[in-house]
Amino acid sequence: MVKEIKFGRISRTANVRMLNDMHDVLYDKKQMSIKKNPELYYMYRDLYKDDYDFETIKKHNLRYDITVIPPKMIGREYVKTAGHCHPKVPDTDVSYPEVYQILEGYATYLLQKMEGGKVEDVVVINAQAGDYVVIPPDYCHITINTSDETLKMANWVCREFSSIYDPIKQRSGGAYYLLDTGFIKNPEYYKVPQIRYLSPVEYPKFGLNNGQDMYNLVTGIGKLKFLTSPLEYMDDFDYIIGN
Ligand SMILES: O=P(O)(O)OC[C@H]1O[C@](O)(CO)[C@@H](O)[C@@H]1O
Repeated sequence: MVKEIKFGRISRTANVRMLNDMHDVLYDKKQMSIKKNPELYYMYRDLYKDDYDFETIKKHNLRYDITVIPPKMIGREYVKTAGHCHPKVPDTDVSYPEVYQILEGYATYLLQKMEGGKVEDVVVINAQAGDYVVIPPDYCHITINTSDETLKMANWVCREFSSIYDPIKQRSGGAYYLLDTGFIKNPEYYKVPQIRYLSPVEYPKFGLNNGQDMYNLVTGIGKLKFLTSPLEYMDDFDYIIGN
């Protein structure tokens, strides 16, 4: 797999997530005893096409990343990201949101809202090239590639925080695993709601329309304020997540 991408005038080498990095979150941990440690996915963080864009992106406290996930089965489970949550925005009780766009291939997003260790809501969104998926505040999330094509996805997110992995790691993964036979509940969770299936969104107020390349929001970056000041947009997030 090519670990370097060219983006505008910038070349970037990937951070690679390996099978060994995923030990705690896999359905079938026996896969870890296999001596090989294959590469699972490639993260190209903090991309920009030129210095002018970078200044704009930085000024608005944002970051644009691309993630590439080739197809793979890990035992009976489809390849997935490790899964993470976001911290609360300082001086508020809501965590940072995020927005993804599929650039190539197909993705299944599993979103779970956690409150004091309890899962209150589980949402699954199936998406394909051009689609946008908004991760509202307080939803931890995992991306799964169930197709036989390489998934390439982009995200915009606030650049001021680091993701939190422990809530998913400590429970051996998300509330559900996606296996060749479909979703099954993760027994490490005590009570888990049934999955709600939602569709990807078009949301012009956030600049998410017509499947347009989300990177181009760099020229209308004010639309992405929902990522850094989510408290001002709670009604929009409720609408998007169907509450
Ligand atoms: O393995 P992780 O940290 O969950 O990341 C998967 C992708 O999600 C992001 O962290 C954005 O949420 C990307 O930077 C990364 O490529």
